[in-house]
Amino acid sequence: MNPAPNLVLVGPMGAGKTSIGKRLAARLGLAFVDCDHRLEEVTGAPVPLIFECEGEAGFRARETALIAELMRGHGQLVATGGGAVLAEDNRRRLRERGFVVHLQVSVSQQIERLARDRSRPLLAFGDKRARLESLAVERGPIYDAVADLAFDADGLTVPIAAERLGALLEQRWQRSEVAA
Ligand SMILES: Nc1ncnc2c1ncn2[C@@H]1O[C@H](COP(=O)(O)OP(=O)(O)O)[C@@H](O)[C@H]1O
Ligand SMILES: O=C(O)C1=C[C@@H](OP(=O)(O)O)[C@@H](O)[C@H](O)C1
Ligand SMILES: [Mg+2]
Repeated sequence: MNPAPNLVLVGPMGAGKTSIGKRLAARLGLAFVDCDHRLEEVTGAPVPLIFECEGEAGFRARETALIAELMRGHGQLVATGGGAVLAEDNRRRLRERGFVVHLQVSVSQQIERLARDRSRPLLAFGDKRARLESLAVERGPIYDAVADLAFDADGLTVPIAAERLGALLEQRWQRSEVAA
């Protein structure tokens, strides 16, 4: 049990952090914040353009600053981007003030969901399956290490996944109202 004032979703691209997160936030009465969408609002640029102009390092710096700011708040469901857990500072902040859920998904399911996607620069070039498999090897252990709970939404629709995860969290997440 990790009593925490926020709920955080981590996991690979296409796991459903954004779409399940939005429904789950409504179900649990939390403010929904998607890190990528927030960065797009702040910069006025879509994620691929941020990568193009500032490189992945520039995007990661913005992501880290945003996570630091968000995790000072409470009562939020924060849907992170798939690479947010790479930085140690982010992991520490997410855990300090968040109950962290790892949304799991198989590579085959990711490919189905992201087949026509153009919004993820890390999948823009080369073989998608090979890229997703290597990211899974690299990041899988990090998601596991940072998470308080793992949830496999493979084969579940977005509303059903949100409903089941919500019910599980009512038992597992002790929500604390502490301000920073
Ligand atoms: N459980 C699910 N069942 C069916 N489609 C899903 C599911 N979760 C996500 N999707 C679809 O997959 C795509 C990527 O989902 P998204 O929520 O953006 O994932 P993430 O934020 O983890 O990258 C979207 O088109 C979304 O509608
Ligand atoms: O895995 C990653 O490194 C990324 C995942 C994306 O978010 P989603 O996981 O919501 O697709 C987005 O932050 C960016 O394209 C980088
Ligand atoms: Mg997302």
